Amino acid sequence: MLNLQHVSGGYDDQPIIQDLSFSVTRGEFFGILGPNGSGKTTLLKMISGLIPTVSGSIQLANVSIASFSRKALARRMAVLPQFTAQVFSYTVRETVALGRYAHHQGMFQTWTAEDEQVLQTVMEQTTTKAFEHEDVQALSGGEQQRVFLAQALAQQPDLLLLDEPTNHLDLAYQKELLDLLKKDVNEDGLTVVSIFHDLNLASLYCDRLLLLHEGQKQALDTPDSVLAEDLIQDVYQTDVTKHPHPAIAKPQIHLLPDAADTATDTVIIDSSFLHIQSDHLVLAAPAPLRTLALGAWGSGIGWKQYFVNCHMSAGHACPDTERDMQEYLDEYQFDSSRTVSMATSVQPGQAVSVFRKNEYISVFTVAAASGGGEQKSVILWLFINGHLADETLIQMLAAAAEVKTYVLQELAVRAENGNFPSSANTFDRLAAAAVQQGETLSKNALVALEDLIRTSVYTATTQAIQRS
Ligand SMILES: Nc1ncnc2c1ncn2[C@@H]1O[C@H](COP(=O)(O)OP(=O)(O)OP(=O)(O)O)[C@@H](O)[C@H]1O
Repeated sequence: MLNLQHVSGGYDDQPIIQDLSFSVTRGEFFGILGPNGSGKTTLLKMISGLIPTVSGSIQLANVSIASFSRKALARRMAVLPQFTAQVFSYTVRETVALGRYAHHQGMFQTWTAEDEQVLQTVMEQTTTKAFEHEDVQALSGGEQQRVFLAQALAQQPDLLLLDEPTNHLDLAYQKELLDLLKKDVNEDGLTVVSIFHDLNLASLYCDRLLLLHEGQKQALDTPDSVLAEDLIQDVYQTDVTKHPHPAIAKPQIHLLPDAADTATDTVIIDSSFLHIQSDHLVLAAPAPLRTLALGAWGSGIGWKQYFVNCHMSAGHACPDTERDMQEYLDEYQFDSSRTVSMATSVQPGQAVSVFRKNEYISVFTVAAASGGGEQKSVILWLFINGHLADETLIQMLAAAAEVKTYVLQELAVRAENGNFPSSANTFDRLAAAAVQQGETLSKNALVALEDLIRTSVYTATTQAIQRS
């Protein structure tokens, strides 16, 4: 559809784009990224024929764009620039109708039924029909953006060029506009080439991304390859982290502010943060901790500040434990979004805590087990006073679970059905949390951490089961 070969060009004697080659296929959603001044808008202007190339060629469907007349080009290609100013006062309907000009034969061709049908469709698609008769200049920036998109769509182009299309749009309209474009790409074979400043939106919607740096191609590939931490840090000169989107297989880039919203003093989690009451066991950290929890409310990976085990007598009939837990958290003013909570028959007073440290790091472990019968319910919390990657947190929780099962075997604790070991009902009330301060751990420190966790969990779990 679009083919650039060794394209260079810019303004007067200032070359901005340098020796750029790439192709965009029909029905592709193609994103252009790059820092301020990297040449994104200049490139778009060259593709749309506003700025001539100094060298190289730009072809649309195998024909040089320089050989199209303005009107013929407008039938194939529409442009939504970054700032669209209108000098004269036009209504929304008149503004959108201008998009049909490319399809008219002469200056005074009458408005056809097809023109009207296209106009109505694009106004509905862009949710601009409601202010059809209003003056465009009286609309908000986001509303104007949608009107000019409607005008571009009214051209019925094969190729749509967009310069930051979501610039003025609120969250809902950003999604609506990009969903609409994606639908046109998927269903009608529209080709979209769009500049994005928002890397995460580009990742969600684009098939491929071109990353520009000082007018040159720095990368051109799928979002997953282009949005690599090192590459983005290098080009944008700022600290970022890359994470998978929680719901779909697309990468997301997160900024790392210098002044993170966490406690400024170094936090060491130890017994001073543990509160043992008759009906609950609580660890209240001074700041949210990176947490992996299993089998509790607040399970999964997140940032948690409060770890609560609520005592529930054995055999307690509870028709709606979730509601009871919420009421309980409300009563004690624990923010449920920052809490890992569990309801077990464990007696809080029998909890065992162990603080251990080595030359690299310290770990505070809390274990408690329910009494009575052979069926044990064990809870196990690990607080790691260091900076861990999520996969290390998972590795440490797995090591802790393994040691706990070993202890259950060693103490010959059996499940109700007599099977061995009794892990079926105990495996799932675990939490590991890291304070995320200091440097990420070295390889040696990780080995030492796992040792520390294994010995701490062994001691704490053995004592907790014996106490119960
Ligand atoms: N009309 C112009 N005349 C001369 N130089 C220009 C003109 N427009 C832009 N430039 C220069 O070209 C370079 C690239 O600008 P361009 O607008 O293409 O960057 P961009 O990547 O789109 O930036 P932004 O993210 O800030 O929109 C900049 O150094 C800019 O100063």
